[in-house]
Amino acid sequence: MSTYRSIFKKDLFKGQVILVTGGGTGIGRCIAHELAALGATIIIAARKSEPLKIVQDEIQKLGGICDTMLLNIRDAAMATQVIEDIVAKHGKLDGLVNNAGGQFMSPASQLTSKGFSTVIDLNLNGTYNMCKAAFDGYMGEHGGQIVTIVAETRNGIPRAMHTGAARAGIINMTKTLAIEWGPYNGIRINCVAPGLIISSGMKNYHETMVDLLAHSHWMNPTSRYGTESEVSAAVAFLLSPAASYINGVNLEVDGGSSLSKGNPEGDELKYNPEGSHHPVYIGWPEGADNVHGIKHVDAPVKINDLLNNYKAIGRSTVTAIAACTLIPSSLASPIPVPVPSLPAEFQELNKRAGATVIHACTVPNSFAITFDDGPGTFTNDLLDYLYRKQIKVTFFVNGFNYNDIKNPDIAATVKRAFAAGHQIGSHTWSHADLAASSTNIDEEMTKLDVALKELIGKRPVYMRPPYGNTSPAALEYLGAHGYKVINWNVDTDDWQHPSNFKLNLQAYKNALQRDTTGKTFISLQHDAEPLTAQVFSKIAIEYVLSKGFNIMPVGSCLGDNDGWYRD
Ligand SMILES: CCCCCCCCC/C=C/C(=O)SCCNC(=O)CCNC(=O)[C@H](O)C(C)(C)COP(=O)(O)OP(=O)(O)OC[C@H]1O[C@@H](n2cnc3c(N)ncnc32)[C@H](O)[C@@H]1OP(=O)(O)O
Ligand SMILES: NC(=O)C1=CN([C@@H]2O[C@H](COP(=O)(O)OP(=O)(O)OC[C@H]3O[C@@H](n4cnc5c(N)ncnc54)[C@H](OP(=O)(O)O)[C@@H]3O)[C@@H](O)[C@H]2O)C=CC1
Repeated sequence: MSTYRSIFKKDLFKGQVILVTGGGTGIGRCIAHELAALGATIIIAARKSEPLKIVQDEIQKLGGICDTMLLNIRDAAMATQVIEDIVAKHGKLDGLVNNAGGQFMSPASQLTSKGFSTVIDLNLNGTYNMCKAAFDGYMGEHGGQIVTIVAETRNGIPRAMHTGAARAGIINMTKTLAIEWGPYNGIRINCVAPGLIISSGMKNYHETMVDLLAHSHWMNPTSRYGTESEVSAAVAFLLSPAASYINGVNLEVDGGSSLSKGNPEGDELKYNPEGSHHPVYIGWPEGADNVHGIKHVDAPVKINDLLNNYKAIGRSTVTAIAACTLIPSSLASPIPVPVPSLPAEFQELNKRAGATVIHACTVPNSFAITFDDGPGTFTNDLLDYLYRKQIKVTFFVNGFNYNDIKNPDIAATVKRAFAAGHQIGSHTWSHADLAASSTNIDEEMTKLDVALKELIGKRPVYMRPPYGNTSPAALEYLGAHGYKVINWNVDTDDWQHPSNFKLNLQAYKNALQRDTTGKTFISLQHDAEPLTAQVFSKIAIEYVLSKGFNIMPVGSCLGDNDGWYRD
């Protein structure tokens, strides 16, 4: 197995002894791997022995040197003892990476004094304990490098005031220590402040918080989570001689989110414009599986796989992270994905004319409500509501986008929608842009058809091209393969304002407050958006009904009640 693929010079830390606290999981584990791959003797220390042993085993198998020690950084005596043990056993301590830390989420108004003290104690006092022990036990006499992982705190941390205060305290402590300890044989002490990083740490949070964090991508110019490797690379740099004149800084590794003045409803700041490219760095070699089930793979091409494995942890809402991490379509799987071969009955390749794009209905007074990108985590709530109202709509589903259609819960939602009489249409396997020359249209359509055939026993005739994009070649393919291509004439843009349904509703108002004589409508929203599934679509439906329109699936609004599927 190849070792961690650091971008730094091999042997950069050869002969050095470096302690990484919290090195048995997530970011700390990644740092331990990278520094070991660069030649350091790594000591990883934390409260639980099992993750430490697993990571030690991983590093040793890759040819690195790794020792483990039990440590609670909140315990000053234990911190002192660990440093003493390292110096006794390994002869020195060149580097200390204070990575251990964390918090729980809570609005400040609901924090108890004990909860506040716990998080301050863990992060601020714990980091102080480690710095003091390292200084007293070795570095004061011999020098050394210290890097502390804090968190991006520039504008405070809503719902984590305690950690924001602790980390800000560490950043300031670091500046003072840089001044006071710099003269001691060139001790350098710096911080690295990660923004949101896809790591094991996310497992500490309730699913609603993970969803909330996932929906904060609008704050970030890169519109994605960072990787552990991107944090680790900053740590390696600050520990290295390349940073020998850098002391007392806090290096933000956050994609620029701390600078953001983004507004989720603002039009002028559209982060991640369609097709933009935000390169990702992942140093993990292929096959280096993480103890948490996250498989770190070659970046950027297989970030889909990484998220798939993250989902395998079993928390369905973690899939929402995909919304942040996957958006750059240019990153999606250049590595060819094997397409299941088509059953014989699918292979009706009798040439038909190129498809035309449909934007409105033909049945008078009809209003087709369509949902894209699902099923989402809350699509079942929407289905409950639609059942109560006895209204049928169209779901243009993906195979792997926000969710994986092979996930049993998601598969059950598709089956439920189909059984309830809603129309299931195709929105391609991975939400690929069919107008892009790099997209394999046949693979995108066929892979989802095969999955839907397995689930509902039929393949859809109706499809919606992602982003509404088509090209002459795409229309030729879709027409030749018997698909009906449906776009819309009411676009709610709900994905742009996921927390403000009033803005979404404006699109309906713009359409229906004017003279609607002789007009019909097809509206677009996304059931993968929690607010749309749970709140907005209900308000929209009530509004459409109040205007006297008949709501129906797209097929019906085109006068087609039995041509929605083929076998
Ligand atoms: C847009 C948004 C941007 C939000 C931006 C978010 C920040 C940036 C993202 C950061 C991501 C990460 O850091 S990811 C890394 C996350 N990893 C970690 O947090 C790992 C380390 N965490 C921990 O060890 C624990 O969570 C922590 C509570 C901090 C310490 O655990 P302890 O066992 O020492 O403490 P406990 O005994 O459990 O709890 C002590 C007290 O703390 C309080 N307490 C503990 N858990 C609590 C909880 N869930 N809710 C309320 N209060 C709680 C109670 O008062 C407890 O007392 P009793 O009532 O008497 O029990
Ligand atoms: N992931 C993210 O988005 C961000 C993470 N961070 C910070 O990065 C660091 C690593 O986080 P991440 O890898 O994501 O999360 P993890 O929860 O996986 O890492 C936290 C690590 O700290 C160790 N730890 C916690 N408390 C103590 C303690 N009292 N003494 C010794 N070790 C302790 C844990 O091990 P054990 O439980 O065995 O002690 C664990 O290995 C943390 O400081 C985190 O707050 C900051 C900003 C964003």
